[in-house]
Order: sequence, then structure tokens, then C-alpha cells
Amino acid sequence: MVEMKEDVTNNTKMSESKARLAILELAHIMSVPMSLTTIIKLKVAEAIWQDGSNTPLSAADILARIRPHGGGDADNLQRLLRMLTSYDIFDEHLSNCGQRKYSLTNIGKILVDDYQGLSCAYFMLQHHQDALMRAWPLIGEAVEDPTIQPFVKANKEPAFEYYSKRPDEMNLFFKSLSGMSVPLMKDMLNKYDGFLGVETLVDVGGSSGISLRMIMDKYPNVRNGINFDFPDTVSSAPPIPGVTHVGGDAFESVPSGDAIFIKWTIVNWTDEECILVFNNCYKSLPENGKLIVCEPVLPEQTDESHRTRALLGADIFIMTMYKTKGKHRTEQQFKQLGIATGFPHFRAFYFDPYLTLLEFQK
Ligand SMILES: C[S@@+](CC[C@H](N)C(=O)[O-])C[C@H]1O[C@@H](n2cnc3c(N)ncnc32)[C@H](O)[C@@H]1O
Ligand SMILES: O=C(O)c1cccnc1
Repeated sequence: MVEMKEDVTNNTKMSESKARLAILELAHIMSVPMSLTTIIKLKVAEAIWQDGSNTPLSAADILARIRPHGGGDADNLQRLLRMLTSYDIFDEHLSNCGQRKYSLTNIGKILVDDYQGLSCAYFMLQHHQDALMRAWPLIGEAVEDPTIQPFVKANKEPAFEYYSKRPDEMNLFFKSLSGMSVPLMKDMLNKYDGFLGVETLVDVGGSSGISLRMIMDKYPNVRNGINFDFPDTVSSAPPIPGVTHVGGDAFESVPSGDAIFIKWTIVNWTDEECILVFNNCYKSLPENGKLIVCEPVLPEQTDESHRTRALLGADIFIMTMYKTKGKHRTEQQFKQLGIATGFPHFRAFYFDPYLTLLEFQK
């Protein structure tokens, strides 16, 4: 009996120390995005990658590459590299004499620009711009009163208005989403053939039009692409052969096409706004026409997996930056949206851990 009591006390002590450790980790979680954005701004991944060599380098070697005229503190750079190694950005090579060298892991590699000047680094940079950082401390406002938008309170205007008045911000926003979208779209187009037989495809919230370009490259049967977005956004979109950029508001109407595509945009809309847009899509589609949606889909169960954390973390990001009642939704919630707007056929296709294809057919 006594033994058992000691056991319970030991277990409690053990779990309390683990609990404290968890809080200590969370209390300093900010060091992760702040160090990572610093590493990106310093172009450390490019310095190591060197066109594919990925040779392990010491902090001093890296500094010599990113500061060819000298300067900088190798010790402090090594502290960032070491911490980010624990988040699997770098591989650390520790020699017998205690020297540390760093190469890129698979995560580190996707921070290096590709031939189009795109990478996943821009998503990190865009998400930690000063204007967005100003909104984070105001997140509680969304709980107290959801009519108060934290980003608006911090910056006096909604995020998309803020970006569209600042060409550098708008360009970073394009690069942020394109850097994530291009590899993801490639993957999707290899696994999904739902664009076969479509001649005119409308991309609602198509932003720069890069997704349409990729769909049309893979499916030449799509001869007319309509990139539909707010007028301020399409006015800075680049020309793409076969694509017409159309400015407008999907809450009012959506251009007609054989099929409609919406990617990574519904998250920014309230349930009422989703109903408006789905109704407008229904009106613009022919009989049996398809609405092809590609959005984050939340699991029903909450767990501690990277997937669930990435999806729930981004749900809070949307609430804070774009719309307090915009949100990530479950498959069931999407299915209900389709039923409420007259789409009797629904199919979910899990091609990626983050974005899911959802087909709604008339
Ligand atoms: C997060 S971006 C997604 C861009 C692109 N679909 C992608 O996956 O990279 C959302 C886009 O939807 C546009 N958008 C949001 N609400 C809209 C509306 N009511 N009418 C037209 N475009 C809208 C925004 O301007 C923005 O370009
Ligand atoms: O992460 C973003 O910036 C994002 C994602 C979806 C929709 N709007 C913004």
C-alpha cells in the first residue's frame, strides 16, 4: 500500500515537471518564428545550398558567405542555427573537437528560391510582417466582441486594403501564397483529373492567376481561363496567355463557366458569405456543372499531430488577420454548405495533408 502511494506521488511529480517543461517550451515558442524569419532574411539557406551542394558549414563559414565584407557575430548565428536544428530546419554535424556545422534538411531546402524565384520562405516572411505582428496582441478582442477585427484595430484598415495600397506588401502576399501553391498545385494536378472536359474555367479569388496557368498547362482542354478577384488585386496580376483577368466581388456575382474553381479563399468568408458565393456559383454553372473547391479541411477529432496543429493554428491566424468569423471548416460543414445551396453531389479528395479537394456538382 505504502509502495503504491509513493508510486503515485512520483508519477505526479514526474507529470508536474513535464507539465512545467511544456509551459517553458510554449513560453519561448516565439523564438522559433522570429529566428526563422531572421535566418530567411539573412539568406542562410541559400548560403548553405549553393546550387545543390548542401555542404555542412559552420556559422563562421555561413557568415563569410552572407557578409563577404566582414561583420556579424558567428556565435549568435550559431545559437539560432542550433535552436532551429531542434525544429528540423537544419541537420547539425558535431565533430569530435566540438565544432558544429549545419546543412539543410528537407524542411530547410524548401526555403531556397526555385528557378521562378519562389519558395516557402515568403509565407513565413509575409506572416510576420510588422502590420500582422501588431494585430497578434489584440486577438482577445475577437473573443470579447467579434465585430472588432484585430488587424483593423491595429492598422486602421482591413488587411487586403492595406496590402493593395502598398505594392511591396501586395507582391509579398502574391509570393507567399504562390510559393506554397505551386508545388501543391503540381501535386494536385498529378492526382486529380476533374478538369478534363472543361473549356471555360473560372477561378474565384484567383489572385495572380498562377493556379489557372498551371491548370491550363496541364489540361489544354481548358481554353478560356477567367481569373476573378477584386479589381485592386487583378489590376496588379501579370498577363497570362488564355486568361482574362476580371475584377469584381463574388458576393455580388460570379462570371459564368463550365466549372468554377475556388482555392484557399473560402477560409476568409463567414458562413453567410459562403452561402452567398455558393448561390452565385450555382447560378453561373450549367446543368451538372462542377464547383471545385480546394481548401483546408479540419479533422473532427482534435489531436496533437502536426497536421491538426497547422490547421488549427492557421484558423486563429484567419480570425486575427482577415475576418473574426472567417474560419477553417470540417468536411461535414462543407457538405452542409453544398446541400444548403442546391448542390446534391459532394465528394472529398484528400490529396494533401493541408488542403483538400471538395467537389460540388449540380
Ligand atoms: C488567400 S487568397 C487565395 C489566392 C489563390 N486562390 C491561391 O490559392 O493562392 C484569397 C483571394 O480571394 C480574393 N477574394 C476574397 N474575397 C473575394 C470576393 N468577395 N470577391 C472576389 N475575390 C475575393 C482575395 O482578394 C484574394 O486574392
Ligand atoms: O495564410 C494566409 O495568408 C492565407 C491563407 C488563406 C487565405 N488567406 C490568407
